[in-house]
Amino acid sequence: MARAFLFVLDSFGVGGAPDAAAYGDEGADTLGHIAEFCAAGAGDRAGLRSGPLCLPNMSELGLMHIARAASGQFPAGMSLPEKVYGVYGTANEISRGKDTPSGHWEIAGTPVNFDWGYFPTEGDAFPPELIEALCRDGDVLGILGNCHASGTEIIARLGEEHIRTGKPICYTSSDSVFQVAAHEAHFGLERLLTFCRIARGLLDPYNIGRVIARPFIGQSASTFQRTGNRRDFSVLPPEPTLLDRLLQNGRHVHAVGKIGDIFAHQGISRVIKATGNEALMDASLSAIDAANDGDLVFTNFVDFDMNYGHRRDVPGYAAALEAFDARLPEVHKKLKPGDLVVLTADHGCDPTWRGTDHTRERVPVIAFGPGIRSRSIGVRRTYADIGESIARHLGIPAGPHGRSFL
Ligand SMILES: O=P(O)(O)O[C@H]1O[C@H](CO)[C@@H](O)[C@H]1O
Ligand SMILES: [Mn+2]
Ligand SMILES: [Mn+2]
Repeated sequence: MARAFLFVLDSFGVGGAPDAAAYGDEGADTLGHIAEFCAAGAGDRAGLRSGPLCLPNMSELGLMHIARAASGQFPAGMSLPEKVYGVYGTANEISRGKDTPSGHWEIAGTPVNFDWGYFPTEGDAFPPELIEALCRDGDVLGILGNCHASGTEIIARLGEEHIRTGKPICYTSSDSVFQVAAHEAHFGLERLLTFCRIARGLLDPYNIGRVIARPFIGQSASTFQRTGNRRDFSVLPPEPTLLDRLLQNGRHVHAVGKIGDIFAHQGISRVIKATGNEALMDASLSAIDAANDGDLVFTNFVDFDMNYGHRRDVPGYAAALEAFDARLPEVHKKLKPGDLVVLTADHGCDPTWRGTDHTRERVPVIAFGPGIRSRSIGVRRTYADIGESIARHLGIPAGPHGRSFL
């Protein structure tokens, strides 16, 4: 029996990327800075958490040693485990973008070796001919936004005008994204999704990686809230990924959370949607029960990035890490001989960093399961080594990128 469970902690970087300076991210370190802030008392929030960052289960799987290998030091204030029993290392990203699709596709053995299109940071973000086509084909009188923005900030600023005028809020970020925020009731969720599908078609010539629907509810700036009905419309990965290769070999890929959207629904046998890290863990545990010999369960834990990294919320990020860590024993209990669990991340999003965007960082690579011998696998050249290790574990032919560490 060989099965694999791949969990991506979205944005959980460990610093130390050799090319970070090229992204203005030299020194960014998601884990290291959260630990530092927590150790200094700056990670406390009444009713949520307090004190040094406490991740006993991931520490026993090698997280402290990963941090030191990636960025040169153990995270501040965290205790070292007596014994490490995981396979542990860190990986560099060779894809040029520090975005979610690039990170996930590279993890799945397919690095992105071309540049995405991006929108300008100064002046209007979107070209007038694009807006004209969007209004015509999308049947709206105009758009709001037309700039780089943080998603929560822009709905607070423009949400009321959106309700009044019916114009969707269109914005972007330092990622290759075109995001559309609209009210679920006033504009309508289905209408928003249709508008995003139309936008997806219009944005292909601009080489934009994703169109993202960001529905929200509430009646005023202070009560607007985004809902779990977010949808990502991605372009297809540039080459077949591990997921396609598994399907070609008669295996099943159980995609939990955003994974289906991130891979444009290619190479996916079953989509299991869930909102929030706790529900994503519940869904992953059920998917483990349902997985057959040779299958992959692939989950994206999005809260780290969306709710805490981009929001530059250190206590929130720390609490989410502690909650995830606390559920790992439930994963352990599910494991059968031949099972492999991999924990990793797709990029960084240091909540202490300037701005609200992702940060170029190395990611942790942790692998464990019955019969997996504990050892260090050092610094991997590419995230693709993760996909290749899973390919080898599941017994399918090797792909063209990356090398198995198993
Ligand atoms: O600020 P919000 O809307 O959460 O946007 C963030 O979410 C996008 C997709 O993950 C990123 O490109 C980033 O800009
Ligand atoms: Mn991501
Ligand atoms: Mn993000």
